[in-house]
Amino acid sequence: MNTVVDAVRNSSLIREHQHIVIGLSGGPDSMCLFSVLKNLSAELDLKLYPVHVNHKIRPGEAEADQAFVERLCRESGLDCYSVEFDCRAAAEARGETTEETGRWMRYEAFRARAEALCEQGVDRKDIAVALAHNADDQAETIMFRLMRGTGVGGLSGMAAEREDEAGFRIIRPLLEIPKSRILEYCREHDLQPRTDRTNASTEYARNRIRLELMPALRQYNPHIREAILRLGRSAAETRDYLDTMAAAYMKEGMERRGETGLCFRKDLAELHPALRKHIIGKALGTLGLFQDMTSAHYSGIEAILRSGSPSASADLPHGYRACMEYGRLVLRAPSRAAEAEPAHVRLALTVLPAEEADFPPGAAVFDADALEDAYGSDFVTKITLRTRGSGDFLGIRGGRKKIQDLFVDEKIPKEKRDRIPLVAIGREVLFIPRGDCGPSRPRYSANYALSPDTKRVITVEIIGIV
Ligand SMILES: Nc1ncnc2c1ncn2[C@@H]1O[C@H](COP(=O)(O)OP(=O)(O)OP(=O)(O)O)[C@@H](O)[C@H]1O
Repeated sequence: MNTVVDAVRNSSLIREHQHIVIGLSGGPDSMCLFSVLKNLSAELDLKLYPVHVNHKIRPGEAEADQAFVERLCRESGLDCYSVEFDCRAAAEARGETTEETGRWMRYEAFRARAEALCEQGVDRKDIAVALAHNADDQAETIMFRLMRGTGVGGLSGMAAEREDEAGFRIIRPLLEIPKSRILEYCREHDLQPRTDRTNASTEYARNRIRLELMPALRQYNPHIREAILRLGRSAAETRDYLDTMAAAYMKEGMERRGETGLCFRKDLAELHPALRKHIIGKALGTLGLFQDMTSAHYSGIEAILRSGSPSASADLPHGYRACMEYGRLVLRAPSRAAEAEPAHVRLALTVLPAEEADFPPGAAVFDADALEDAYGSDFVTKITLRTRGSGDFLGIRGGRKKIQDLFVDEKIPKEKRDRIPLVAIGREVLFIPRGDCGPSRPRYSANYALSPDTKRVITVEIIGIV
């Protein structure tokens, strides 16, 4: 009785008549998976398509690995799809680690092979991409995420099965199987896998977890791997439950607001915090912000929800802002002008009691209550960063000045006028920073200037303007 083959057969990940693209590095895990799938292929009518990626990181050895895998495939009567690329150069060019570049490059190669099958007429849903991650990899992944900082989703570890963006199933049939069992299988079947020297290098964070942290933790609990995997399974259940609840809420309780972002129902603040945070996380995912969110961003959103104040707002990644509009949380997209500016230019607004306000250099400050009187309690949400428009004016002592006239007086060339960032509320300009193409000195609206009676101050900062 072969426990590894049985475990894979019983895992429900391998379906009959499937076309399986397999990532075959030549190491013990993928050699074991390849052997197991070959064993099952007649019984389950599987078609296998091995893919090997040569990352060119270990000159000589990498070529030997590639030749080994290609020979093995030939001997098995299968074509090997080999991809060679200079991982180190690509990582440098992209400012990534070689691990990151290697990972997405591999996924690209697997997907390219799967797409080629589709072009040959294979139905997309009959194709799976099989990776050979094992139970030890899973425990290390959970520890890695735990240390980096994560939530219930990250603690769940890698999914045994998921669909990628192109609609292919990614499966990990060995995910429940310990490394020791895989090595045993390789010995029993005389597979003679290749060894990757870089696996022993503590230069890589993942290797340090495997070689240093896990052995240290085993001294506290010899069954630490199982304990971590149980935590992962339990987190996955909690995540699945929250996913279901969040999906139901988002159908009814959240609206897309054209290009301006997302708006939630008023009852969001009353939900259990665990569900609320999950919903907000999912919503941020739909805006493409999830990856760049930090715990400070989440705390900012929670704080404005708690305050309920229309003047409260919190910065989010990529120039998005969270604010309250009529008791509803709104995640607002950056204004068009801000989008037209380099990506790092964004508006930061802070409302604080006068005695707590600070005055960062280059920022503008106004009397928040005076603005509220003029534009209503949700005045903060109306403030935008944009370029000029017709009818724009700046409040000056004793009247108003057209922005058009101001630019003429300043002798700003016509071709530059549409590139000057302005902070405005409606047609009224509050602040024009000094800048390369802007006026020689900053301009501030005189209508909301601070006075000895100012109780609340709004600080307006354009981050990223030099
Ligand atoms: N050079 C390679 N060529 C083809 N497939 C590979 C190669 N390296 C890894 N794989 C496949 O990817 C699986 C995972 O490998 P590895 O743990 O090195 O990658 P990873 O994607 O960086 O994983 P992690 O998610 O743990 O960071 C392997 O089991 C194998 O199936």
